Amino acid sequence: MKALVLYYTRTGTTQKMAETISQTLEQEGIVTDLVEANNFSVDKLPEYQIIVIGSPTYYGTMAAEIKQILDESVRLHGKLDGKIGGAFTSSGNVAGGNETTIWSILSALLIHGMIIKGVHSGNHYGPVAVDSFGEEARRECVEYAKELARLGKTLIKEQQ
Ligand SMILES: Cc1cc2nc3c(=O)[nH]c(=O)nc-3n(C[C@H](O)[C@H](O)[C@H](O)COP(=O)(O)O)c2cc1C
Repeated sequence: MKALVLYYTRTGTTQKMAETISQTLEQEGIVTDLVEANNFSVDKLPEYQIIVIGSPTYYGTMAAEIKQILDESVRLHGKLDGKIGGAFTSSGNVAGGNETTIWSILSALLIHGMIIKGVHSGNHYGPVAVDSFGEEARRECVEYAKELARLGKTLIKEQQ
């Protein structure tokens, strides 16, 4: 089982989230590639069983660099079905559109037929860092990655 943590960042906060999620997945025994959006080729997506995507919140939605990858992923439509997906974001404001940003990413992953894990405590749709990468955001990223790893070990095993 292999995981991808794909992210875009301008000022580093989303990158810190991505690094924490990636490190935690590795600690959970899952080989993980951490890749910045500009260095990613969409054709690699089918290699991964867990795909986690992070973007800064830009006007209440994902950054164009992430949207471009998701739009290009149409040529893989049907090939990502049954994989595990997740999303995270960083925003300037508490209610600055971080939830809609995560939803915009998750919506694309759901349309691909992917399986999404919700979060019963904390931020329910995925980790959010407001303003900077603080202790709460770090904890959320760690817990989220552990949940995805747990789900991966259960579901992907059943699929094989
Ligand atoms: C073009 C642009 C649009 C933004 N739009 C929003 C927004 O709608 N809501 C918000 O809370 N923050 C907004 N921000 C702030 C970023 O989401 C925030 O600074 C984020 O932490 C940046 O992530 P990064 O450090 O990974 O680049 C915007 C920033 C930029 C540059």
